[in-house]
Amino acid sequence: MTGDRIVSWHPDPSVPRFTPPPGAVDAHCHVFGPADRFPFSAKAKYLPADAGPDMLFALRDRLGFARNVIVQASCHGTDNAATLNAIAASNARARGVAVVDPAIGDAELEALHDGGIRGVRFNFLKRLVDDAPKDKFLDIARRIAPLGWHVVIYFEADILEELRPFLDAIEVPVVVDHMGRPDVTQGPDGPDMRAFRALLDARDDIWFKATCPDRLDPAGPPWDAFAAAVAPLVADYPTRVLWGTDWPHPNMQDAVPDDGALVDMIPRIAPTAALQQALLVDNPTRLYWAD
Ligand SMILES: O=C(O)/C=C(\CC(=O)C(=O)O)C(=O)O
Repeated sequence: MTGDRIVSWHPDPSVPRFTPPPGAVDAHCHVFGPADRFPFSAKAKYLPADAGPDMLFALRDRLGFARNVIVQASCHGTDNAATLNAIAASNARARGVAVVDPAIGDAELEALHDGGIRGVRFNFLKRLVDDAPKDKFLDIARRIAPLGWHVVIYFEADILEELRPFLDAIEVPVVVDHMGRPDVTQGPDGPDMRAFRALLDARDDIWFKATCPDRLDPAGPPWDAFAAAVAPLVADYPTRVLWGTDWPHPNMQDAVPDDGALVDMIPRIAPTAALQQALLVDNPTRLYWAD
């Protein structure tokens, strides 16, 4: 069984040339297991090898980061125990985003808050989840409002227009994973980026993650199309952008990125110290360490 489990992360990431500012947050990463304590969901679409908190925190230190936001990965379904375990092991240096069953009780939501969760994720990728019930998601979004949480949403660019009424109906802040996966080869003014900018312009509480050159730029490192398409977006929306490694890079086993090279993308999309401070420290602190 273990032999069949997927390894999607670099065995020896380089130490980046770029030094993140003090307090920097890797605001999009995951943990897998360890599966003997935290089994994968029966509905998991991929079965990764263990990538637990010790590995995550070693990478954090190697890359020069101070904190993590751990996003519940689909392979763990709606059982957030592995994410909570990692947050608990972090010495207050991690917070998290959960995936919840629509039937979750208020007491359980409170317990997630006490465990460091500050948002819920709605995943619309058909290859990752069987269904994405918008009515139930809206109900969850209403119920998390008193906790001060936000919604993290993962979708691909081709369904952005279809999702607009749903997004408009969410009354808490919304964070869009990987900018809604635009085709970065279209350039900064291509149709996907224009549609995404229209979304950002519609509401000032929609945030995005300037993440995943490895997923979005088919040319591979040094991901020049990603840098060209994303730098203007960061420059134009500097107060609502986050950055993360996406470690352990679920489903990227055929093109495993070097995490050090991912960090070296930061000064290409956020070239000034002020932008880097906003991207890596001030913005994620506002969203995840407000209290
Ligand atoms: O982790 C990511 O950002 C992207 C993923 C995996 C994922 O979201 C999940 O398993 O929940 C992907 O595109 O396969």
